[in-house]
Amino acid sequence: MIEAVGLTKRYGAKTAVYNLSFQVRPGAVTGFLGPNGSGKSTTMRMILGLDNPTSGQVTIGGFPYRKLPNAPRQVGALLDAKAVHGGRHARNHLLCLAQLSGIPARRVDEVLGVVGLQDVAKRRSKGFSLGMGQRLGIAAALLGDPQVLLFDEPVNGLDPEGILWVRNLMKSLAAEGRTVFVSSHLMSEMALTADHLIVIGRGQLLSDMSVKDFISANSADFARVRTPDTEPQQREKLSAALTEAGGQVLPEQDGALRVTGLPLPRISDLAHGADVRLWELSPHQASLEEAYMRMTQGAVDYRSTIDQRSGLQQEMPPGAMPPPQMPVAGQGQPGWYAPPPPQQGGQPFAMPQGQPAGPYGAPAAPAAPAAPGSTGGPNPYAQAAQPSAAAAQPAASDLTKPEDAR
Ligand SMILES: Nc1ncnc2c1ncn2[C@@H]1O[C@H](COP(=O)(O)OP(=O)(O)OP(=O)(O)O)[C@@H](O)[C@H]1O
Repeated sequence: MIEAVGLTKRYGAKTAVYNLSFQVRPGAVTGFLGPNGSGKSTTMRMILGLDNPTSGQVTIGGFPYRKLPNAPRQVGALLDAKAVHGGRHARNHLLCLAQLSGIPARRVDEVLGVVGLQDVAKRRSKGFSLGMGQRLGIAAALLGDPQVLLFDEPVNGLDPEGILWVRNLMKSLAAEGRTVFVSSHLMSEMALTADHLIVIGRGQLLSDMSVKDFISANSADFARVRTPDTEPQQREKLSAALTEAGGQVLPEQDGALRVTGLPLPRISDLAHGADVRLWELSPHQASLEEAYMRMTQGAVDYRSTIDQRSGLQQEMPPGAMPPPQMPVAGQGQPGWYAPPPPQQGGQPFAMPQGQPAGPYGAPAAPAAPAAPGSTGGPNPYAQAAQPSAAAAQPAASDLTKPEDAR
């Protein structure tokens, strides 16, 4: 297990990580998420003893990395796939690492096979594509057959087949009881790979919970209900019955109703009781990407001046009443981000593209919980969020380039 307690790192005036406390448990893939510059790599470097905390501590199996007996056999990491002597053959690179850690040479050939680089083992790594470099970095992490693995952006540069391979590798390592801690900006991939999430923003803990709970806590689940298009009075009747029963009802652009605050079986019973036929009754749960954007939007350092997240806030249709701000059990949090109503003939739940901001102001990002016994000094982030820098950054989901097989 990895355990951080009150971890803080300052570089001069810059606080990269502040009072971070979390545990990464064995037997699960734990995703490590946060916007650019939020302190993920700094945290990983401190876990691996490559940087000293300014205050607080982080241990692996109860020991700081540098005090771990035979650390390379216990902990494997991919931090920067480019940190390789490019003039060396891939196999020689791994062989050097193995010799330094007392790992037998046959293990080098094993891991080359595991990552699929056996055919290019005698090629110099400076000729490797981004994806091949990532595979070599993963091979190095696996070399000591460690119980604890850290991967910083392991799918960066991998093609879809490579991404699938990494996903299955992470899951199987965790299924073997290992501790797997992995950072990524690819939310769709994290949703498929991780069991648990640790989310940071501006160096502080924003969330530490299962993927399922994270999505549920940071998005509004809702039901779509559709009555026969030919009978508008049925829609009105149902809308009245649902509202009377405590639901919040919004019209969708395609004529359906978006209902929050009532579970699906109750909606079905109310429709039956009102003698209204249904053409559709479907649940919608937000994606991890939607929930993540919702949670971190107050903790982003770098944002394009043309930010599509201005469209993430749901726009209320004319005349519709805003839902009350009380969370409803099992229904997410009303008023939090939910996808916009579908466009006519379009993908019902596609992400919005550059829509105008809705009439509701986006709620501020949840305050980071203050860790008891904090030793990190005054909170440098107590001020309101800085205005976004105008620097355009690549979209989070665009960070993977296709692997070029050279
Ligand atoms: N050696 C250093 N000296 C000064 N500042 C640093 C140093 N290393 C990191 N920082 C700063 O600390 C902050 C956190 O950086 P870090 O690389 O840990 O973020 P990250 O979450 O890994 O970002 P990304 O997702 O872009 O990789 C950034 O503002 C960064 O500029």
